[in-house]
Parts: sequence; C-alpha cells; structure tokens
Amino acid sequence: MDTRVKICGLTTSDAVSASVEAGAQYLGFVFFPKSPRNVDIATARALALDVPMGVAKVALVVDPSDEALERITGEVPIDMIQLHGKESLERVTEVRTRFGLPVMKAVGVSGPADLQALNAYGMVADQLLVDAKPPQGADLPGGNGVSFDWRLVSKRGWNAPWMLAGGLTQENVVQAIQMTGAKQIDLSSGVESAPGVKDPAKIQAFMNAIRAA
Ligand SMILES: O=C(O)c1ccccc1NCC(=O)[C@H](O)[C@H](O)COP(=O)(O)O
Repeated sequence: MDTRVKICGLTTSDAVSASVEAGAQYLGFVFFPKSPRNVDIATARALALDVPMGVAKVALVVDPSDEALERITGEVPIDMIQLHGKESLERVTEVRTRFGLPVMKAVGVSGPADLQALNAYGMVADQLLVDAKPPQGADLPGGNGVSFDWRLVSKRGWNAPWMLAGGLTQENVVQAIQMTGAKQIDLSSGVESAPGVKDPAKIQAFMNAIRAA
C-alpha cells in the first residue's frame, strides 16, 4: 500500500530514528504545554536537526500567537505548521502568508455537519488533517486515541490533500484505509507504550501492517 504516514508527538531521538527507519514521511513535534508529548524549542530543534532530507518536520500548535510561531520557526528547522486549535479560515491564510510555510489544518469530525468545515478549510490550507473530535471533557484537542465513523469520509476528497487521523493502530489501519481511501495517515497514541512514550517496536509493526496490506 503506497500510503504516506505522519507520526506525531515525538519527544526523543530514539523515537525519531525509529520513525525514520520505519519509513514515516512526516514527523510531528507538539508545542502544547498540557500535552504529555510537549517539547520545548531547544529539544525540538535538536531533534529536527537530525531528521534526514525528504522527511517533513511538522510543528503542531494550538491557536498560536504570532510571537509563538516566530520563536518556533526562527529556531526549529520545520517544513510545515499544523494548526490544531480553533483557528479561523482567515487565521489559516494569515499564518501561511506571514510564515511562508505550508499549513495543515486539523478538523475534528463526529458527524455529517463537520464535512462543511473540511470543504471550507480545504480552500485555504495546504493540507487537511481529518481527525476525531476530542471526547467530552478531554484535556487535549487531539492525540486522544479515539476514532470517528470512517464512513463519513469514505472515498471523499477536498480541495487540499488530506490525512486520516484518530485512534489508528496496527490492528485497524488497513480497514481504515480501505474504507476511506486515505492516501495519508497520521497517528500518535497507537504507537505508544504510555501517554507520550513512543514505542519503536509498535512504530515498526504499524508500518509493517500498512506495507503488508
Ligand atoms: O498529541 C497531542 O498531544 C496533541 C496535543 C494537542 C493538540 C493535538 C495533539 N495531537 C494531534 C495529532 O496530530 C494526533 O496525531 C492526532 O490527533 C491523532 O492522535 P491519536 O488518536 O492519538 O492517534
């Protein structure tokens, strides 16, 4: 299966190496203090500097200020900004223009009404991350290990390339790809042994599951 994979929430060089060696095309670094996957700028910079050419480094931020984005983009050699909060269409456009980097906008899906947002953000973002909505009362806007009803996005397309996310694991990823037709997928907790702790064996097993499909 020719599927591109983003592994999100990397915090150590072992996890970065395991992801690169297993064949991930995108690596995500989370800048959100409440997350168990949060990295500070110095750590992210050190990790990003070790990523080989051809693997995209993505900075995940939640309703960031321009100042926060200036600090991150000024010090960490990133290739893409992932907006994972309640950023408006205008803010997506502003961030793209101001920082000169491609922007991926995350959109939470739980029912048919959410597909409108994908249509709209697909007109302004470079990529879409089609994710599950966080469960009621969750502390995090993403990375909660929950799936949504994949039939909602079955064989759908938007104006921008998209990634499927939300509760993907080595056990369900092949079915998720077959049902949705996703060409790109994103995951975080499905390759962890504990919240925020990436497991190299799970990363490899996940990539093997995709390749074997
Ligand atoms: O992962 C986090 O800690 C996080 C924190 C704040 C905003 C978003 C976050 N993660 C978003 C991602 O890109 C995840 O990979 C995506 O939601 C899927 O996560 P999972 O269901 O755990 O695979």
